Amino acid sequence: MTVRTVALSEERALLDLLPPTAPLAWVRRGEGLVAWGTAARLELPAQSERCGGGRFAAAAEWLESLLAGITVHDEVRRAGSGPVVFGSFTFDGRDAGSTLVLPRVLVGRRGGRTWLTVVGEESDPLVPAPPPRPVGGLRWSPGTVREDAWASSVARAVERIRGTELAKVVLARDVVAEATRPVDVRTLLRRLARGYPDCYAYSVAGLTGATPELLLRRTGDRLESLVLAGTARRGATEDEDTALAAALLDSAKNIEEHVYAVQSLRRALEPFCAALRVPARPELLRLANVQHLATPVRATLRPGVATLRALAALHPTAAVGGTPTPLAMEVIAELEGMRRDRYAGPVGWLDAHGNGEWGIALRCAHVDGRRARLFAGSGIVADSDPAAELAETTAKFHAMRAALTDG
Ligand SMILES: C=C(O[C@@H]1C=C(C(=O)O)C=C[C@H]1O)C(=O)O
Repeated sequence: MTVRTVALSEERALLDLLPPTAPLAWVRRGEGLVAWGTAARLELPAQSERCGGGRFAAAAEWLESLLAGITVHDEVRRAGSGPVVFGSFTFDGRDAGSTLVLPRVLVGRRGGRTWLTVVGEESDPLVPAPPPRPVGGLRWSPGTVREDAWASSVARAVERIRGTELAKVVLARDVVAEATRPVDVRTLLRRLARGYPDCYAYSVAGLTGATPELLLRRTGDRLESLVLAGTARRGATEDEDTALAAALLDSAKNIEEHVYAVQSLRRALEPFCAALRVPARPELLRLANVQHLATPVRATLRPGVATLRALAALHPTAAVGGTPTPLAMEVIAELEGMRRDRYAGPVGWLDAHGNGEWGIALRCAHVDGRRARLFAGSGIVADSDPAAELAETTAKFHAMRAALTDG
């Protein structure tokens, strides 16, 4: 197999280049990668363990043998040029469906430079795509767990936190939308990119969303991550918004949730890193629907550490699992009452040199034909109130709900 990357003079927005079928995307503020077609694909079966590196190690093995059979001609030589795979891993290793895709055609843009990567021979890789279709009529139905039952699970989680060494657990729920015709993922991506410019708009094998949470960006030996945990809604007026932000930055409950997430990331990264910089205090990240406590982390990776190995060590952070992780994973399996599949798992891309960007798959839906299954969760600690946590998940659903709504 031959992979060629060339510089491209192309002015159109990346998302406007995507064809309707199985688009792949990782885009923020007009930069990133879009891709389509399948040159190679891996879909993993269920593994035996909940946590642990099984699916990441299996993916690394597949990727290594794939890359060994590829001849690369790369004129661009930067992160994201040459062969690139998109990936999306299940939250729980015992769920099947972790997927890696080597697309046939990819367009990347960074720092104003654009490039085209093609696998094999494509006579006309950039054929004009038909415009994205509106979603049309939708029928909403409750998800796997009804709202009142979910709130009761939150109450049980709070009891568990008060009675055991469990300190934090993230519980999630789903809702389902059914359209009258297949949903055009490109429509969702455009709306998400417009409404959530600080987030990464992504789609991999139908899992589509806009995540604010960067699990890991690797460029050479430099690592970056943005830890989020602790959430408030946006205010209806500027005064209310400022008051909610001030209360969030001052909230012992939210800071506790946040500290667990930062600690879990730090613990996971430390063995792989030469220099880890973590600010002492979180900052505020404001999105259209919610505001979060955010901690940007930087580190230098030790030589020889594979990106998928670092990802395996990082996932699940306490932003989507809990503290301590193994106990939180048990409580999620016991109380949540649904399968997360790829929601809250790592989603992103990786090149042949180990450069890549991986987010946590949040604010998303799994789009499969006419059906979209939306997910949202929230971190539960000792002081959590079930009604407030339910409202928080409703606010988080808003990103995908709005993306699915025409007009
Ligand atoms: C679990 C989600 O979000 C995570 C949980 C947060 C919280 O509990 O405050 C905040 C950001 C994310 O780390 C989600 O969006 O589904």
